[in-house]
Amino acid sequence: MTDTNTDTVTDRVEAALRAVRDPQADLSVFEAGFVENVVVEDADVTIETDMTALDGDTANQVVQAMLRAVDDVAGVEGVHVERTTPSSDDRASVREFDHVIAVASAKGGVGKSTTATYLACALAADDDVALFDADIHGPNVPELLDVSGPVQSSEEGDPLPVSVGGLDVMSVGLMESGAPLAWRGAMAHDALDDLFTNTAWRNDDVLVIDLPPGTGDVVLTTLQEVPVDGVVVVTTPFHASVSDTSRTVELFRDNDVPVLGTVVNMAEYVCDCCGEPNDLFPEEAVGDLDAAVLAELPFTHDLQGTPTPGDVPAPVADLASEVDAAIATAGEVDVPDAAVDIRGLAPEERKARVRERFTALDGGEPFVLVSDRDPTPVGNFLGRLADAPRAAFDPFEVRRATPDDWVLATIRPSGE
Ligand SMILES: Nc1ncnc2c1ncn2[C@@H]1O[C@H](COP(=O)(O)OP(=O)(O)OP(=O)(O)O)[C@@H](O)[C@H]1O
Repeated sequence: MTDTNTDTVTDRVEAALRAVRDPQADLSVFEAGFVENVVVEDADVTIETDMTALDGDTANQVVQAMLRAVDDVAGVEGVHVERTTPSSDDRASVREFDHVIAVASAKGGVGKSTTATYLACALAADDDVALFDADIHGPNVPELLDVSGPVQSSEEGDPLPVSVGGLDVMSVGLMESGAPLAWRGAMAHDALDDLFTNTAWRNDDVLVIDLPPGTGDVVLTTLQEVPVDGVVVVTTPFHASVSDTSRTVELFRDNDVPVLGTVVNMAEYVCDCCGEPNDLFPEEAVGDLDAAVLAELPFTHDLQGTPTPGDVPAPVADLASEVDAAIATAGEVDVPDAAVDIRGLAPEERKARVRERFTALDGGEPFVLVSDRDPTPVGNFLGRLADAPRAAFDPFEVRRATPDDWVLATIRPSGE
């Protein structure tokens, strides 16, 4: 009997998983129906799960608990969890978009809806674009585009977006009742989720989502459940707004939401009388931003009217080009030359590649891994290779660089 006997490992893995509970129902993850299959290949374990019944945070907690439980099983060298989520399987309509761009802000009133709406109109010059107003507490998009409800239904009974010059628009503000403004928390999320999931979009190139301000539950859950290519964060150049925005950017990154960059809105005002540009806020604040500046939009009456899809003021057209460029590279990871890239490799090859490159390092040398799975469990494998406890890896940073790529950066422990 050895640890690599797959039957034995499978039994032990299943026993370890039975100890992981559904925090909401006090059932084991098997009884709760979260585990669909456990595959053991050599010493690599894949847990196939369906946690669509759980909210994003609880599902993440359960995944982490399963990873920890299985990671400690004798004979297991690697473990990962494959999740069936609404974002990956059930949202056929949303999945049909080539690109999904969210527009967010740390605070209200900085011009997020203006930016989202003008950006959608700018992108509509070349693409079939949809705009979803998820700003549940202040759905301004209908007003900005001068459209109103009620929303019509398709033959299947799904809400049809309103078409504005070829741009598909859906907003809680288009629903007949005034209820959305009073929605809160889970209720707000469920209502939005229904509208978002069921809308029968006609356009399918680009979807722009106008998020509510801040980083509350609705924002983070929406971003985790929707396959966004990236978020554009809007700020004014005022120093308090810039520092809030930097924290927001960090929070998005911590939650694995790729940040395409920031829009500095109301950057300057050009005097109507003399044509002289004036800064509205002290300029140096922008230097503190922790993300690329995609565009600086002036304070101008041109951005206060009703935008026309496909025909926007020059600064917004420039912003759309920057966003296009950022999206094109958001799907690529900047892999450092020295990194070990195991994306697309079979389990055995992955381990062999990691072992070969890691064991060639001296203590104190950096190790960077690029993977198409969350590489957190690789830490234990590295620990065994270095004959060092997992805690000896400091730093040990895992970053989700794109929805499909993770980067692990650590240093081989010196091992004294
Ligand atoms: N660059 C700009 N030039 C002139 N006016 C602007 C500009 N950006 C925004 N505004 C004006 O500022 C006000 C607030 O803008 P907007 O509604 O887009 O902000 P918001 O961040 O989406 O606000 P909320 O948090 O309330 O949704 C609006 O009256 C809008 O017309």
